[in-house]
Amino acid sequence: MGSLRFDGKVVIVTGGGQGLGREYALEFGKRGAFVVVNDLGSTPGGVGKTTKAADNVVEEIRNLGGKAVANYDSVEFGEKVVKTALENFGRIDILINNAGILRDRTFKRMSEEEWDLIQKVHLKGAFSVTKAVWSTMQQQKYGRIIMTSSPAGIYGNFGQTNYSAAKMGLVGLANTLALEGKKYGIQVNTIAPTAMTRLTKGIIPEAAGKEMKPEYVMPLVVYLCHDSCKENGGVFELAGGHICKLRWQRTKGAVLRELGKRMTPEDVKENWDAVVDWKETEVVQTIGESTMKVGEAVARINAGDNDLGSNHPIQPALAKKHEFKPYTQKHDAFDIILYHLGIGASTKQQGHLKFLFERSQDFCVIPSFGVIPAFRLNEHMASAPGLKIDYTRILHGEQYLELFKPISPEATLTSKMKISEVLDKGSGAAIIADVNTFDESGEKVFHNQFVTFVVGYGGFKGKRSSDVLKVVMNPPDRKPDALVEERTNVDQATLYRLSGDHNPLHIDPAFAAMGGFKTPILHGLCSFGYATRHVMQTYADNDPAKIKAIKVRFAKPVLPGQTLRTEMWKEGSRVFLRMIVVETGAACLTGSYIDLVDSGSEKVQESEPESGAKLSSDILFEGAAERLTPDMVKKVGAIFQWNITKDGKVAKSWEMDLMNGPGVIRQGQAKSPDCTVTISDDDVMAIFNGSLDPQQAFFNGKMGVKGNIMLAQKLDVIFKSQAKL
Ligand SMILES: CCCCCCC[C@@H](O)CC(=O)SCCNC(=O)CCNC(=O)[C@H](O)C(C)(C)COP(=O)(O)OP(=O)(O)OC[C@H]1O[C@@H](n2cnc3c(N)ncnc32)[C@H](O)[C@@H]1OP(=O)(O)O
Repeated sequence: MGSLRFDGKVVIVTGGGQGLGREYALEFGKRGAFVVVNDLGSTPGGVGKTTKAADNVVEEIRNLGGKAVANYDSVEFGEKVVKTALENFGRIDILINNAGILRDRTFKRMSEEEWDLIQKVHLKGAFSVTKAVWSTMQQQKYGRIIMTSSPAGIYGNFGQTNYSAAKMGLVGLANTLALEGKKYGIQVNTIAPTAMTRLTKGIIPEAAGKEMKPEYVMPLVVYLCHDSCKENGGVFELAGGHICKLRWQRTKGAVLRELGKRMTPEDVKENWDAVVDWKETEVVQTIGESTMKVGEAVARINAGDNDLGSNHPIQPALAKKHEFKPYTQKHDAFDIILYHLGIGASTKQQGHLKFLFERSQDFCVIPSFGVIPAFRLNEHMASAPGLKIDYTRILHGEQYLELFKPISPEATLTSKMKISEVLDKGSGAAIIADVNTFDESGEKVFHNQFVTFVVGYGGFKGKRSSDVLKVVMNPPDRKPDALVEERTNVDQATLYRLSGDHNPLHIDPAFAAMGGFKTPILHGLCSFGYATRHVMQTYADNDPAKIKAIKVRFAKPVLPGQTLRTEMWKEGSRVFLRMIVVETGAACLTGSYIDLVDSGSEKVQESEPESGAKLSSDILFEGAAERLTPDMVKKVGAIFQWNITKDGKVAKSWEMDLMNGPGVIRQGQAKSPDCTVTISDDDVMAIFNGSLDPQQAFFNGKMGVKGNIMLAQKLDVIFKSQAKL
């Protein structure tokens, strides 16, 4: 690397007779420059005048074989300094504004004169000499200018208000000169050095001063003034051999104005933490960038998206911006079985083997499992900035799951999450997180929308509702069409948590107490699984492929061991549902629904049996709204009454006493035989003619009765047969 030469270049060094200035002047002289050594020859306090200081340095330069002239004018008279350079060397390439004095006093004791003197020498002096070189440099389309600031200006220094102000003034002067000079090839940079010189003697401790020689400052100044250096508008702090560049950095701040509302000092107070929060910062380098930021703020105000309330632990804008890493989870048949057990599947229930035995021919996944691979990502939700929440306040608020493909019992699935919105619900914050899950081929398998309710975290002046939210829907205004009741196990939550939701709220009494619960509560997604199963067995032949989407709201907590009653209303392909905690009568799932694929269960009711007889069924609900349980059967002797009607009138009627009928009624059947009756024309005729016992037909499978049974002691199933009787 060649040495940095300055042959033929003309340099003015103000205050060049001592300290840093002398160091620069000698070095430029050694490197071939013509040097104007300006020095008034006063004391560090600016008293007196002598030519000696400048003359000595000029002589030193000449002795080294360089060219130099002295100038003894005060920098206040910049033109005189510059005249010396032009008269002797005909041009000016480099100006080092270095001259300076001190008049330190605490502000209280500082006189106006002391203030003015410091401004005059440092700020006005630099202005004056720079002004005098400026047009020459512009004309020659070349120039290098150094301003000498100080850490005292940048950070402040006790007893130096006058000096600090002037030194920071120089930064401002250089910032604008750098912009104005750029197109003329004039580069203006600022240094903020600390060095042991005449000026700082007695201020910098002796020991430290030894490590802060002017010779450690000089190299930066020389480099900044070289042709090869392209730096312009930089501010550099340096001392003792260390050099660094400074820049402005600002907090992200907050937008506190609301459209159509008066911005108040109270708004500022309330949002102060956000205004001064350094966690997120911005570097703004030009006034243009700064103006652009104002434009962005105004655009946000007009869009109704401000940061009011942003000292609140919930900051929707921040949270929504966060990018979560995708999460990959592998599952196999045993994970599926564990999940099914967690949502109450049991070998004691008819048709559940396909959910619990991996070698069943029709082994399959209950669609509500779709929440599992996505849940772990949702658990990381609170890692997003803008969601500083206490975990004991978190409750699952709502859940939406939409299926695009059947879930394979063995798969590696990757989920991607974003926070779509955070709603201010007053009593809490509802965080909406959308998670899309893809299989190995990149196809979307399902979409989840988690709504996490953070109790006590409302009031951040956010939106109350959002279009992105899958809304809850009330059921029709009539008695439920069907219901299923099932008791959960006292260890249901203990079992369910093994599928991935390890929230202590569901097992640890101490943690539950912190959230305000007497005992641990059941996972919302466990009730979600129960509801899915109930709808599947009632309206979808227990066939996972018939489930398209599930939406629930968790309205009240459930305790493990409580009995869940799912009430259902079918409207087209939508099954509205509500879940009641039987022991308390409280609705734990409200506004919920499950969408079936292609009106699947509708077909079951309306489809033509193979024989061609068209059958439909009604359930007449009588008596107390209690479910027909084996216990009840034992107690009252439940009687099924089967009526075959002709032309709207009962043509024939049979009763089937479940207690005494052929065979022992199985629990699954007692709980939910389907009211859709499939029976061939011939069998209808046979029953009608008395040659086939309906009980026999039922038990030998000739008469298929599946689906819902209403909660009644006495159940009438009316066959509206179109068979010709
Ligand atoms: C980071 C990790 C993420 C982990 C995610 C989840 C982890 C899981 O382990 C946690 C669980 O499973 S918890 C168990 C399941 N959930 C529950 O038990 C919650 C039951 N619900 C409640 O207690 C109340 O509804 C309650 C407390 C939620 C709200 O009751 P209130 O405060 O009384 O509200 P209310 O006055 O009725 O209504 C105020 C506004 O809020 C809306 N809202 C009510 N319930 C909501 C709910 N469940 N979800 C979403 N929004 C709900 C209301 O509609 C109302 O808003 P608006 O006036 O705009 O309609």
